[in-house]
Amino acid sequence: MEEIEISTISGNNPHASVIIRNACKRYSPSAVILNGLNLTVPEGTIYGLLGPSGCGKTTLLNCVVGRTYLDAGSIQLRVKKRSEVGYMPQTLNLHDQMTILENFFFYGYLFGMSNENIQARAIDLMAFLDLPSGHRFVNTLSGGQQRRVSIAVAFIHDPKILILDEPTVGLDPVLSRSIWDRLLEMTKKGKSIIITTHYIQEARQANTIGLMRGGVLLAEESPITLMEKHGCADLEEAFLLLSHKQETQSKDMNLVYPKSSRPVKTYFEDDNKTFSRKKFRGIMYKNLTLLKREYIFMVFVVILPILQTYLFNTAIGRKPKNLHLAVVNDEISTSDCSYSAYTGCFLDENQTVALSCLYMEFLQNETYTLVEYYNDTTALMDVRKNKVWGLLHFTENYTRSLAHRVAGGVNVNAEDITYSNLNTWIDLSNQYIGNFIRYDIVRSMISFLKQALKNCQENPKIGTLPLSFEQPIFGSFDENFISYASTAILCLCCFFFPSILTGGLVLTEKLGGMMERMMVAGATMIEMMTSIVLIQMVVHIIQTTLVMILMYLVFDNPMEGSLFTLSVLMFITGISGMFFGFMLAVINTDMTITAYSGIGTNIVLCFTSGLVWPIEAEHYLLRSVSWIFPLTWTVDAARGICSKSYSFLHPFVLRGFGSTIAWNLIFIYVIYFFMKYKKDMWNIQK
Ligand SMILES: Nc1ncnc2c1ncn2[C@@H]1O[C@H](COP(=O)(O)OP(=O)(O)OP(=O)(O)O)[C@@H](O)[C@H]1O
Repeated sequence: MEEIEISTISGNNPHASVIIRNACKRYSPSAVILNGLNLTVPEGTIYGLLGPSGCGKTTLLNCVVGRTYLDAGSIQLRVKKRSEVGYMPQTLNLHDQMTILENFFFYGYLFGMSNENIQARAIDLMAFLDLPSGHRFVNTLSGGQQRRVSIAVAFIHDPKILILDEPTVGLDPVLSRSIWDRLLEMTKKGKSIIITTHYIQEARQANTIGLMRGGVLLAEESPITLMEKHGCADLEEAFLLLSHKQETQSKDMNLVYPKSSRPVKTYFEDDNKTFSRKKFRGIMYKNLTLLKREYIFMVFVVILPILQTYLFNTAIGRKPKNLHLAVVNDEISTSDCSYSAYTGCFLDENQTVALSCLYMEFLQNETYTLVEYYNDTTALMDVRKNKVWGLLHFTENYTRSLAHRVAGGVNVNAEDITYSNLNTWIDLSNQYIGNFIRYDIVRSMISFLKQALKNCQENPKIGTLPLSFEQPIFGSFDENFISYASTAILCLCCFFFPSILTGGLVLTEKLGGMMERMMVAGATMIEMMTSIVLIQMVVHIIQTTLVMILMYLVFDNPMEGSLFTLSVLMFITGISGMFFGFMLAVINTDMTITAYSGIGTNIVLCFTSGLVWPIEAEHYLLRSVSWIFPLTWTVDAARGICSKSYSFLHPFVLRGFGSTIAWNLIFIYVIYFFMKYKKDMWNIQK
């Protein structure tokens, strides 16, 4: 069988800029993309990588720039630093909410360039690539213009090696021609360029052509040599011929995919440096520029926390108003009750007062509107029709019987017991309103009896249950649901907002491929995380301050302890929210799933943090594990600080701080774990 001589270029070329040997890469056992591929790019040349769609050109380039990893083989670059490589991915991966110039400055900073240098390069590139005004936003440009911006970003730092994945797709022939001319000009200055293209004729201008198919190179020669060697008139014919030869040959080949020991990564010297001030400045510049553009983000930052706290305080925990209650009063017509201060003694047989009026006076306030009915049947019918919430029925001899019941003590007769009873029927289908009505009926009865007995110069305690509630140790008698839930709402705000903001920011950049392009340009995870955490901290402080001002100054919720201790706890809670959002963005590759997991987690936290209902009332199985959830002990500690004035050293508060810090560490560990073991997690296949 005729042997195919693949390359006269490879070998130990001392002037090669890129040398790839035995490159193997697969995405799954059945999806082998590179299968022992060898490639050599001589210095100062253009290398045109050709091959059918899906043959693995992009995968190979991704491995060269370190976007993804080889399973086996080696990649050697003649350059040492990331800033010596310019990379243009197939998808644009640009920040399209930034202007052309802002993108140039951002990448320029990442490559350590000065303002003047970036400015000078920008003017040159904009003229060469025929770009519109540098102040145009990338998302307002045409597809071709965006592609040219992407080329310019790869060129901005005048790198020694350029890796361009289909740069001329969608460009007009005149512009493509000028790009090729520029590339040829660059090779004269010693630059090496790898370019992929589907336009085979265009590739004739390359110094070397690599024909890729089936995970290997079929040939690697200059275009002329390639055609002459195979007796073909054009490159297309040569490619078809070689493909055919490979097909016949591969039947006899029995390639064994090597067992990968550990992933092979292109190594750059600056990969060891986890933090550089210059790159950090670039990342901060980009993040702050994006923030300026994000109006919705500003809504999240300022308006949403205010709105949420305001709505919470105005919608929840207050007493209902204007509840209609039916009254059937057989003792006196309600309209005849004078509702003036009643001073006579009902125990006095000569008094003709109707005590039912006094009771109604106690009950009647802004919560209740009493509606007079003349019989129970009509009133109960209206309860069923939802016109009134319940019925109070006073008997004909209510006052007299009550007087006999109080005066008679244990000797009172059964008839007086029956007639002195206030009968009530309440709609309890709405638990909150039903409970309000029940509580107020009892409270009014106790107050009214006390008043009536006081008027008789009797001890008012005769009319109450034999128990008394002394001054509360913590809290007050008019404590309501808001006081109980305000700390939980504060903790949830502090956790929720940073988590969705961070998750959203990181995932947008991850899915848009910007994260990867930045990493290829040398940005490290530490630099990116530091920048996000710093910005989010400022945002978090603004949000928490606004929420606390509303909660404790405007709405006067209980705040007995140290505001400082509470603020520190909320600050750490916000940081754990940030890391949680970051973790979601690292794990997920889908915006919808991330949104669901973020919102879902927050709903779970709502239920398990004691916001809606006390933890003490949870099912015992849930209760035994609910302390594990991120906010359970935090809310407990915050509640202790706010309503019980617990100091930092109180075990409850220490426990809250401990749990919040532990959750921070857990989230950081999961992020670290994913980034360590899923090396190409930022490489999103579009
Ligand atoms: N992250 C990934 N996970 C799984 N499969 C992938 C991934 N990235 C690429 N592939 C698959 O690997 C194969 C090679 O893809 P690649 O993008 O490298 O081809 P290509 O030669 O650049 O194609 P084109 O010319 O169309 O851009 C394709 O079948 C693609 O679906």
